[in-house]
Parts: sequence; C-alpha cells; structure tokens
Amino acid sequence: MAKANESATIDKSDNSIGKSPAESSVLVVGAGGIGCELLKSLALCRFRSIGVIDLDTIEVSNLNRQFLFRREHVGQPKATVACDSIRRLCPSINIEPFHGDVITDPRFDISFYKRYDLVINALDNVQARQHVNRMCLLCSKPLIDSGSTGYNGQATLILKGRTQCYDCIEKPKQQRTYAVCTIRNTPSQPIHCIVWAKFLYNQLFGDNDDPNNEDVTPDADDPENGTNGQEAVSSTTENGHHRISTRDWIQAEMEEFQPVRIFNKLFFDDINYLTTMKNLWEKRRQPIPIQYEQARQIQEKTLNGQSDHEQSATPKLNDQRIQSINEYAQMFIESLNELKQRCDKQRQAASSSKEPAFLVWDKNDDADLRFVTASANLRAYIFGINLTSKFDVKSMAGNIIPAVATTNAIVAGITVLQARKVLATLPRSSNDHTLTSIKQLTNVFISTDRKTGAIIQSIQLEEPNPSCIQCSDLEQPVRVRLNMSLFTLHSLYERLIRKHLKMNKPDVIIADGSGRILVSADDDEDEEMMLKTLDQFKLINGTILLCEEEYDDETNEALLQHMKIKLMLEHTDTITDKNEYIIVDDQVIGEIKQIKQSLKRKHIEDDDDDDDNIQHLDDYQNEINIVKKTKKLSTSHDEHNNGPMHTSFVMLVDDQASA
Ligand SMILES: Nc1ncnc2c1ncn2[C@@H]1O[C@H](COP(=O)(O)OP(=O)(O)OP(=O)(O)O)[C@@H](O)[C@H]1O
Ligand SMILES: [Zn+2]
Repeated sequence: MAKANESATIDKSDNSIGKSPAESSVLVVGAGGIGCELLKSLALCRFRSIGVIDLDTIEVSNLNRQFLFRREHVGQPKATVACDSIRRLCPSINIEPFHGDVITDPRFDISFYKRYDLVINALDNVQARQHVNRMCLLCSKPLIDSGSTGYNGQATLILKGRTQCYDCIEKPKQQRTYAVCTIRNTPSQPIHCIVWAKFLYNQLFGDNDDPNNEDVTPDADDPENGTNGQEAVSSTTENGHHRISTRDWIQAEMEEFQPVRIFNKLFFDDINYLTTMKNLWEKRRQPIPIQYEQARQIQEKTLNGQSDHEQSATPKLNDQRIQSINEYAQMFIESLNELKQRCDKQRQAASSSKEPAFLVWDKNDDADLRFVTASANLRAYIFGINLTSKFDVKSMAGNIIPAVATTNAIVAGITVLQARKVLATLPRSSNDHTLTSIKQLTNVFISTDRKTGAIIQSIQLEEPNPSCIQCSDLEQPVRVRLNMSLFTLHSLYERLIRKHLKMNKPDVIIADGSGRILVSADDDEDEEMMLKTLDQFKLINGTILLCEEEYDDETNEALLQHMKIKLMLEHTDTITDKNEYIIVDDQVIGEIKQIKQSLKRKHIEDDDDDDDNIQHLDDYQNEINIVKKTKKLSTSHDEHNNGPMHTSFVMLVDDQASA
C-alpha cells in the first residue's frame, strides 16, 4: 500500500524514478545500539554499499544489545568489527569501516560526504549530530537523524532548505543545571553532592582553561549569606585553607601530595568555614565537619530513615550496595592516589604528544567513578543527605537513561523505511541529489506518552526556521585548510581575516549555536590569548566561524553597512608551517576559473600589467609554498535594499585545485 503511494508521487517524466537500495550508497555514523540494528536491517533490505564511522572500541557493557559484537571483540574498533559481522551475514555487500571521530578526523571532509546518497546518524551526543547536520547542509545530502531515550525514539529527516535542520529548534538542555551556591554551600539532595564531586574532580585533574571548570570552595558571596562575605572572610579557620580556591590550594600542595590533608581541607576546614556563614543555617541543618581519622571510625550506612539496602529482600550487586563512611573515606584516598598518578603520567605524555595534559571524567572508568562516589557520599553524610550507591552515582553522574534494545530495534526499522522513501525520491541517473518530491515523507516518533494515543506517530515535516544560524543562510562558507595545532588565533585574525579577507575589525563568532565569541571587535586584544593555537580554543575540523562587522560607509555616512563572511576551518596534518593556510572552495572554483579567463582575455586586449584583479602575492610566497592568485568576489547584501553591495573579499586559491 505504502509502496503504491510512493510510486504514484514520483514524476517519471523528469527521470526521477528513484534509487533502489541496491543502487544507493549510505553513510551510517555511529555503530552503537541503534547503529548495530540499523546495519543489520540495511543489509537485509538489500542495501549494498555502506560506509560506517565510529570512534569507539567495544566495551563489555555494549555486548548486551550491540549484537554485532562478541566477547572476543572487546577492545577492538566498533566500525571494523561491525562491518566484519555484516559481511558474514551478507557476503556480497560492499561495506567499509572508518574508525575515527566524525568531528575531528580530517578524512571526513565534504568530498567524503559527497560519495554517499544519504547519511544516517545513529549517534548519542548533540555535538556530533550538529556536526553531521552542518556537513550535510553544506553538501546538500539528505540526513536521517535517529535516536532513542529509554522507551522513546525518533527518525527525523533533514533536507536542506526544505525541512527543519537539527539546529532549527533549540534543544532542551540535556543536563539539568543547579545553582552554584547550592552546589558549593547548601546541598540538600544527593545529586547536589554528585555534581559537587564532579566539579571537584575537574578542579583537581581537569582542564584549567575550561570556563565550565567550577570552583568547589565555599562561596562567601552567596546572596543568602547576606554579609557580602565580610563576616565569613574575617573568621578564618586555623590554616586559612578556604581563603584560596581548591585548585590553587592543590597546585601548592602538589609537590608533597598528601591525600589526607586534601581530605581534611575539603571535609573539615571548608565545612568549618561554611558553618561561619550563620545566615545559611538559620532554617537548615548545619553541616558537621569530619576529619579523616574520625571518618575511618564511622560504620554508618543509613541516614534519615533511608532504607537499609543490606536488609532489603531483593539481593543487591556489590555496586548497588551503600557502603559505610569508613569505606568511602578509604575509597576517597585510594582513588585520589590512583588519579594523581594517572594525571602525572598524562602530563608527561602531553609534553611529547598531542594528548591533553589533563583528565576527563568518564563514568565508565572505575577510578573516576569511585572518586566521585566517595566524595559525593562523604559530603552527603556531612550535610545529612541520603547516601547513594556506586551504581546509582554512575547513572546520575553520567545522566544515563538506560538504553532499551527494543526501542533501538524499532527506531532502526523505521529509519530503514525512511531511507528507502528518501532514496525513492532521488533522481536515478544524474548526480543531482536534490529530492524531487517530499510529499510522502514524514518524521516518525516513538512515544510512550499515552495522551498522544499512538506509540508510533508520523508527523508532517516542518518548514526550516528562517532565523536558524545553520540553515537559514545557505550561502557557502569559504573553506580554509590549515593545521589547527599550529595556526594561531593571531594568524587567523590578522593575516587571514583582516589582511586577506579585507575585513576591518570584525567580531569572530563560533557558529555552533553557542554564540561563543572568539574575538570581539570591542575588546582590546589579549596578546597571550592571540598566540594560542586554534585547537586550544577547542575549534575542530568543520568549525564554522562567522566574521561580522558593521561600520559606516565613508561615502555615505547614513548607510550602516553590514559585512559578513562565513569561514569553514578544515584541519590537515599535511601543513607543517605554522603560518600556512589554503583557502579552497570547490563551489566557487568554476566561477574563479571563468573570471580568470575573462580577465586574461581582457589582459591581452588591454595589455595592461596593472590589472589588480589578478596578483601574485610575492610577500606570501616565501612563507606559503603554494602559488596563489587573488580574486575579488562580491559578497553580502545591503541590508536596506537587498541589492548586492560593493563589499568584497579576497580569495586565495591554490593552483592545483583550480587547474
Ligand atoms: N564524534 C563521534 N564520531 C564517531 N562516532 C561517534 C561519535 N560520537 C559518538 N559516536 C558513536 O556513536 C555510538 C552511539 O551508540 P550508543 O548510543 O549505543 O552509545 P554507546 O557508547 O555504544 O553505549 P553506552 O553509552 O550506553 O555505553 C557509539 O558507538 C559512539 O562511539
Ligand atoms: Zn536549521
């Protein structure tokens, strides 16, 4: 029935009879829970050409639902093993694994995406989804974004310019946020202590440059304290530990690292200091500081009438049991020692490799999890809050909603049906992948919300959001190839944006939906910051920067002009010179060639050597070992009359690409 409808809507006269699965090539990004189901279903539905990207290796915890993997595969790349398993199921298939990060791996550039008819996301995080969304918009590839959360799931279509893209609607924040004062001063729930423990981990071992790396020291500026910190600041504890941030205190302590001293600062001195902020405790139970030696004597496991798991009728696994304060104190010291050693090794390794010089908390790492479990429970005990098992800490700290294998199977099945429908609308014999008819396409949601009346629902495709930063402005960005770990912010701003793109003093904004400003036109330049390399700002392969400035046109003061250039950064290791970059955009190469030819003709006619539309950049040729030509392209629009404006920028093209 569905098939009859589909073929009825396809216009055969314009050669758009659709592609069959066997004729199509599909890229699957993510070979986890949904990815495994998806690959199996695609293979069984006669898809014959598939690419699979996944960055991860197989873990024991994947085996219960990621059925393409077996115990003997643990530690091996997911993409490779998934493809091997599919080949066993379907020997004639052409399936190619790519073990790498879809965001940062330079192999996955625009030309890579162009090899496929359709892209399917089977990912588990927003950042990677946003990246694939951006890449598919840039090269006009249809994308199906599949996902599941517990019993809910979806397979949504993203078709450039015709449907909403992944970023058209702001996503609800996945992680709940908590007031910093609650976390630092007045926790009242286990989750507050868990969040504090994760902050503590980052203060001790995390990325010091990360603006989200929150302090855990008591905060005397808490408005509830009402004294602007004066009273509290004057009443110092014995050794004054609270006066400096935990990170600074730790830096000073690192030489003669003494875990018991750290324990006593966090759970005794800091808590003592908190108790001096009297206003906080007028209507709350005041926290009770404990020292390490005291903690080792406390065998308590339950608080405030919390049900004792030991006595519960249901048998518990070790990790599901609440332990005693004595055990948590010991766990704190042991995991702290372990992480300190790991952090030292990491720092050493970082000096000779690209590894970061810090640790990143991982719910699947046992020492990481033990550290947060122990710290959170010690703090909970001090504040009279119920304790939490290691098992529950893992779920709460990792924001985990358990994966349901059945939901994944349903989502994958629906996604394959969606894929077949999308391909049926693609012109068969040309390389034009513009969809011809999308009337029969819908988004599909799986929902357990009974109010909607149906578990599987087809919802009409929505129009793109005209103010979406990713898809409203479909103008192609200028692609710049450079080495992110060598190229500095200074080179980007001064050489590329100001000198070559001829912008005056623009704001440079990271167009990832965060609105993060990389360089502000209004602020004075921070020299130290400008000398940092692009990767230190967490800019990655495919990052799009929006360079924007407003200024009065000297010729007409009343007209406020608006100049905007989008840059897409493409990382390459092959560039080894810190000043070198290549601006290359195959979308405009044809146009450039045409203009060059017409200029050449003009050049011959005029015999005019001063034609400034083509110049050899002698001053750059020594530094950049690529012959470049410059060409003026008009860009941007006059905001007032929508007509083309005379703003122009210079584009550098390497000869090879334009040849
Ligand atoms: N940037 C990325 N590049 C490539 N693959 C990615 C990227 N981000 C996530 N993935 C992959 O997407 C898949 C998502 O699958 P899934 O949601 O089942 O997660 P998982 O990590 O396998 O499971 P769990 O988190 O429950 O242990 C994972 O295999 C993960 O490695
Ligand atoms: Zn959009």
